[in-house]
Amino acid sequence: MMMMMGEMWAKPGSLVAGAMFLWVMFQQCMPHQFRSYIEKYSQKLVSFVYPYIQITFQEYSENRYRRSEAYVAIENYLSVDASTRAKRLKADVIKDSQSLVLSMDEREEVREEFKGVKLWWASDKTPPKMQTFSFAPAADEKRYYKLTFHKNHREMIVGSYLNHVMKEGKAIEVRNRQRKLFTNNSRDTWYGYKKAVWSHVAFEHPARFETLAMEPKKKEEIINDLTIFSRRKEYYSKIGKAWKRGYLLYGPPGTGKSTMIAAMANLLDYDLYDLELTSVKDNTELRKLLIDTRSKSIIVIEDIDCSLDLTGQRKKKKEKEEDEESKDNSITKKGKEDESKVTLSGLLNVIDGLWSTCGEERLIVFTTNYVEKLDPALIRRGRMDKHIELSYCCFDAFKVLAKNYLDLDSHHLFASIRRLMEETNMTPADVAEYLMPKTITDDPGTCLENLILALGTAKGEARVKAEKEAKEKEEEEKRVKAEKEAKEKEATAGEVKEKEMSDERVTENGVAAVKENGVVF
Ligand SMILES: Nc1ncnc2c1ncn2[C@@H]1O[C@H](COP(=O)(O)OP(=O)(O)OP(=O)(O)O)[C@@H](O)[C@H]1O
Ligand SMILES: [Mg+2]
Repeated sequence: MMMMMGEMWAKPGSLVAGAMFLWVMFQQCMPHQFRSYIEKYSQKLVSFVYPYIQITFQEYSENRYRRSEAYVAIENYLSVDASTRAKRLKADVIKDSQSLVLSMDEREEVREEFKGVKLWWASDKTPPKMQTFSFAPAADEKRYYKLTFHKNHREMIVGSYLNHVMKEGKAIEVRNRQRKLFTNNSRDTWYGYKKAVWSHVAFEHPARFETLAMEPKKKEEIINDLTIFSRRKEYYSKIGKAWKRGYLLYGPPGTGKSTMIAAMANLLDYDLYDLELTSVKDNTELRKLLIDTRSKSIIVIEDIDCSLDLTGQRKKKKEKEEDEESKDNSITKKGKEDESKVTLSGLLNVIDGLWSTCGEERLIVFTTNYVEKLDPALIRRGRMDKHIELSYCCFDAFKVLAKNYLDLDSHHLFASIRRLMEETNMTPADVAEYLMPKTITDDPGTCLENLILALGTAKGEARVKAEKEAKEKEEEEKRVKAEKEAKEKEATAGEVKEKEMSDERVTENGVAAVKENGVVF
């Protein structure tokens, strides 16, 4: 009996071993061409017997930088079905950091019915080509969705069903859209399973134009400009221009440049991409970053004058000097290799070159404290279409802050504040700081008095500074004048001496000539 059981098990075992041996022999000994010939026909035979069609949607198609739109739409579409049917789910917090959105996990399958037709969606990933023993995901892993359906329904699925999936997926994306604040990653994370060029957090800045302190007329103008831009899809295509607009915000520190950017994003409901230029290695990286941004977004480069030496001509001169200095200094050179090599022309290309047109409805915003330092090519109209100066706090701006911070529309101290503000410069950030109650017992009057005191001090300091500057200027002028006079004196003395010498020469020559001619007086 035992013998028989053993034989029974031995047979399938040997059959499997035999089949495996044949397969290995087939792979090794069969000429390559013959093998591919057999594979091709075996696939045909399978498709003849197997009546299902499969469509694969890759997350990243070959040679594409961006996530495939179809993949994202399917991901969103399936998030609705998956949450009720799939057994393994992924969770992500989406809207306002509150609602949880579930989607299908990898290697999971859901079945669906569309107009009575059954179909299957599966999520999967291709295994890495090289098998390595590592817990980290491999670089060549690719995620994809696979749709399987009966070949009788090919037309309906490829036509109306897939259209329906794309439309629904996009609508779900808009519904679940949590605005994001992106920042560029270092190059190390650009490849591999996660493939993230940007990483993000939920964007929840409370700044709004209503709470932004600036002249009402100027504010109105900016709001109009932004609103018109966001509604002009057809107009931009009619005039043959990419649907994007550049803003340059400039002014001293603490005048509300960053706050205005947040207000812009909130007004238009756009995402924000905060581009840290110093960590971008070169122009190619910059381009890749730009391509991986979505529509309806603001791309921000803060403190553009400090980010890079983008001052054109001056850069070239400085580079030359530095190169000469560091000829024998290998440490300096090594340090330089790590520095960003993004150039002015690379940045200009990103703003309005051919690549800038991938994606639409985008604002590009630069901020700077020193507008005069920037290369004119960078900020000419067309690149930076609108230049906005954010300056020291005026009385109108103060009124907005008083309303925000103290809920005051008027106060008897407003008149003296108005006078003081006309005479001195204080940034909205400083004014806001004085208006903020410091203790629970502080009432609006105390805050306003604090501000008046601070404005008085600032005025005094400004006067002292101005006097000091005037004195320095006067001294400098005196010094220049004295130098000029000394030079003139020297020049006159030189001229007199020269004249005397030339006179002497003439006399001597005259004598010589007379001598030559034999005339003696
Ligand atoms: N115009 C303004 N209206 C309202 N609040 C302002 C304004 N300007 C500055 N503030 C307040 O001051 C703080 C600093 O402002 P913000 O960061 O926008 O200045 P900035 O111009 O970007 O300065 P920097 O040039 O140093 O980056 C903000 O938190 C904001 O509360
Ligand atoms: Mg700022």
